Amino acid sequence: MHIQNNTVKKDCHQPIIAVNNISFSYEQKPVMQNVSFTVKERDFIGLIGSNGAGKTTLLRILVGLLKPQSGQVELFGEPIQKFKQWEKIGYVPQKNNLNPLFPATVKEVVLSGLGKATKRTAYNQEKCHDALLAMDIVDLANKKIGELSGGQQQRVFLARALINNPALLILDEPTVGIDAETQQSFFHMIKHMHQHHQMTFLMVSHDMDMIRSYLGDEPVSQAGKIKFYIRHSHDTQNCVAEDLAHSLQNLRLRMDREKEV
Ligand SMILES: Nc1ncnc2c1ncn2[C@@H]1O[C@H](COP(=O)(O)OP(=O)(O)OP(=O)(O)O)[C@@H](O)[C@H]1O
Repeated sequence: MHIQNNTVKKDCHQPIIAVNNISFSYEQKPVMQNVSFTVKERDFIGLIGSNGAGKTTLLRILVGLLKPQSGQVELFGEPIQKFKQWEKIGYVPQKNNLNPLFPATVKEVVLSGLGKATKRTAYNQEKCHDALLAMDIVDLANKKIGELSGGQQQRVFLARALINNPALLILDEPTVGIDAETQQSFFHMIKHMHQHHQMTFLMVSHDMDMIRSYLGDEPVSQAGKIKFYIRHSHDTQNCVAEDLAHSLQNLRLRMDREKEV
């Protein structure tokens, strides 16, 4: 009889986004052709590219808002057409075209990030408070969102994306319109989440200083006009060591399985 080894650590290098050969055009205007890349669990990926390079288009494809004319996208190992676990993904778009008369309060907008589970339980209220605290907007909790400045609204949408504790956070120029001090604390927070909370990030940014300081000077790859800067959550040495451990464990398991046959 084979005894399942439950002590085997889950491989932390699983692809959670796999893009294979996608091409996209707006009517007759091609934006990307044959783009392929993989995002692995606990990567932090910075997407850099000039205006119009297709960064926002790419993110919109990844969250299912646009459909590529060819190629495949897989999320958490499933074809995007079948993928249903959207609560695993937090997405903050570049612009929220908010109607100033939109009646919801900041708290309600942040709670709506929980999707169906927006009931006012003490637990959800606490999660909401934590997200508001993280973005330093506790004092705005009961204000109408339409009455806030652009930068304040952006913080609210970031808090909304964080409340679900997503496995993957997709951010499209998240700090545009936010003052320098809040930008600093925001980057500090996402770096911390990346290193200690096992969160994976895909972030479009024009902030080369932030990208370089955290993800290094050179892009790891390029697709069309979009450059990918990448850092895994543990440093390379540990990563290699873990890789080795994983592959040896997998080898052991495979050998055990072969013995059974
Ligand atoms: N809805 C649309 N209809 C037609 N063309 C579009 C549409 N949205 C974007 N485009 C065009 O597609 C190209 C890529 O746009 P996209 O917004 O993806 O670029 P980007 O890299 O995010 O740019 P930026 O850095 O300015 O945000 C641009 O040339 C843009 O004009």
